[in-house]
Amino acid sequence: MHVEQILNDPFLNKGTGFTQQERDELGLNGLIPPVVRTIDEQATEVYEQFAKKSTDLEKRFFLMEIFNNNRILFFYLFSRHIEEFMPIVYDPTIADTIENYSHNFLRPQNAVFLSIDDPEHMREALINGANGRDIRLIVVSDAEGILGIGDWGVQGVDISVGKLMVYTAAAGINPSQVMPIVLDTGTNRQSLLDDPFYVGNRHKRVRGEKYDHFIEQFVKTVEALFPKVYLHWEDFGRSNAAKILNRYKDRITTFNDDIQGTGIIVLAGILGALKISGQKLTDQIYLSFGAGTAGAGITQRIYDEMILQGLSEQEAKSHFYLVDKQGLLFEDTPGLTPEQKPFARKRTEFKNAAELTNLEAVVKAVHPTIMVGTSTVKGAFTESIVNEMAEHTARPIIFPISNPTKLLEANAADLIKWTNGKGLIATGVPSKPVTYKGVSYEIGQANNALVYPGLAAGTIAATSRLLTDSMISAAAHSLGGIVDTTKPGAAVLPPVSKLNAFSRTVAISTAQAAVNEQLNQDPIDNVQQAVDDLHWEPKYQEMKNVK
Ligand SMILES: NC(=O)c1ccc[n+]([C@@H]2O[C@H](COP(=O)([O-])OP(=O)(O)OC[C@H]3O[C@@H](n4cnc5c(N)ncnc54)[C@H](O)[C@@H]3O)[C@@H](O)[C@H]2O)c1
Ligand SMILES: O=C(O)C[C@H](O)C(=O)O
Ligand SMILES: [Mn+2]
Repeated sequence: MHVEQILNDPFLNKGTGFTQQERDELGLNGLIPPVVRTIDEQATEVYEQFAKKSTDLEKRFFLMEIFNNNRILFFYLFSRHIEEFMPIVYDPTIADTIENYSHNFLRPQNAVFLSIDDPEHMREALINGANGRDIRLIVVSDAEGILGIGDWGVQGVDISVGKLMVYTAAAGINPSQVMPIVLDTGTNRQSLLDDPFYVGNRHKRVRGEKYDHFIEQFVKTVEALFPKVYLHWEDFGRSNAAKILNRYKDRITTFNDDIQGTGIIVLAGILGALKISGQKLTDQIYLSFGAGTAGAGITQRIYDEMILQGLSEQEAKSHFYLVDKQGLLFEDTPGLTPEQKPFARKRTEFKNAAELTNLEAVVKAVHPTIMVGTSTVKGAFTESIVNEMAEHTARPIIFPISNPTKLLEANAADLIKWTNGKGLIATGVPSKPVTYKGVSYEIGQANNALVYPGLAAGTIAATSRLLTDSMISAAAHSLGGIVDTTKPGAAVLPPVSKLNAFSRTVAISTAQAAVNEQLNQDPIDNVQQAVDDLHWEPKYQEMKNVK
């Protein structure tokens, strides 16, 4: 291998971290400054440069430079500053980089770009992307529903890159075994179609048979090339996300983050909140504001949990109310999605059914005890709505989890104030602690990033054939167990600063559930050992004879 290739390969390059012996053997003398640094010294120096950047976007670009140059150093740094780096590497700053991707484009960051206009090259593109690596984890997006900011075409590739960064930092997934992918199936965002800098396919989204066929070709090709892969779907549009998951979930090891990941984290947050309030889940009235991919996915997860806790299907259903653009969803509401239908209500249940067309009217009519926002409607949880809710329940559970920050249904400080400190709050983006009447309230982050790394690590470590509901349920319960509910103002979810530790807990529970279901393809004697063996550490390995 040529020396330039070593220095340009982020999986091999160590910069000043090459030892003198390596420099002699690899022919690197003179190509890097003479100083030899440990990874810790490098990280200290780089962190100092990072700290000088004034905006989050500048910070992200700086970190991406490290990512592009030296992946081990990047992950060493990330794992040491996980709480500080998460909002920069990932949500919410990632939303800005996605919106401006074409204008800032420099390097593809080892992502693979698959075009619906060029299905003939799909196999070759995936082989090129892997470059001989043993790919075990893929995050793929067609970017129709990026966070709450909608359709960003090929620019959504950054969500695949960003989610995978979190996988490694949180759960030690080997970064040389992952592949971020974007499926460029067009975009309906006119400003992108009109933008001369746009780097994607310049046409409207392809739908119907051709799209479905492209997805099928993708799944088949991935399975053939990477038979042990765990396939994560991210930010597909409402009309495709659940359809794709339902088509493949019993065939391959696959996961939809917005449906399943979000379901787990919200259930875990609710279990944490109920631990604080000392209440039972089966006594709660659940209102989903925004019943799209995430809203319906969460509803299904909470419903399944109510069934597990002993309710009949009919009883359990009576605890749920879905509110979307049309207002409260009734059986006869036009345009119901297949996921909304089971939870639609009968008009005859209400005297004023015709008036239940907005959130406030619905809250007045049904008195929810839990309200989760996945609507993308900024400020939708107003003071009067929250007051109304708080009048009928002692400890209202309110999770505005639309992302990014500009789309929050309410901010944590307002919710604490409006509920007089009684609200049990979590937000999708990180929120600072709120001080109110002398108590400091920690705000949990109900973001699927708290669970998807551990979930995949456990599934992969167990060599599980599938990702099943009982594995998902085990993951949700394992998180709930970690919350410290004794302190006044305690958070409903564990803090992001402990992401490494609880990702391991999630991984072990998930792997154990897979083994219990006999889904493991290889024999597993010790689940904990299997999880720990999979864990990759950002450490330099001695390099010899690469030439
Ligand atoms: N915190 C997390 O982990 C997490 C996970 C997934 C999604 N989300 C967030 O949830 C939001 C929704 O994501 P999604 O993937 O479900 O998108 P989606 O498009 O599938 O769903 C959004 C739903 O909100 C509805 N909606 C839009 N305007 C509305 C209004 N005025 N009143 C009521 N409902 C309205 C839409 O009709 C749709 O059903 C996004 O902001 C996303 O960032 C958060
Ligand atoms: O990406 C996130 O921050 C969470 C979630 O998957 C989302 O779509 O908002
Ligand atoms: Mn998402």
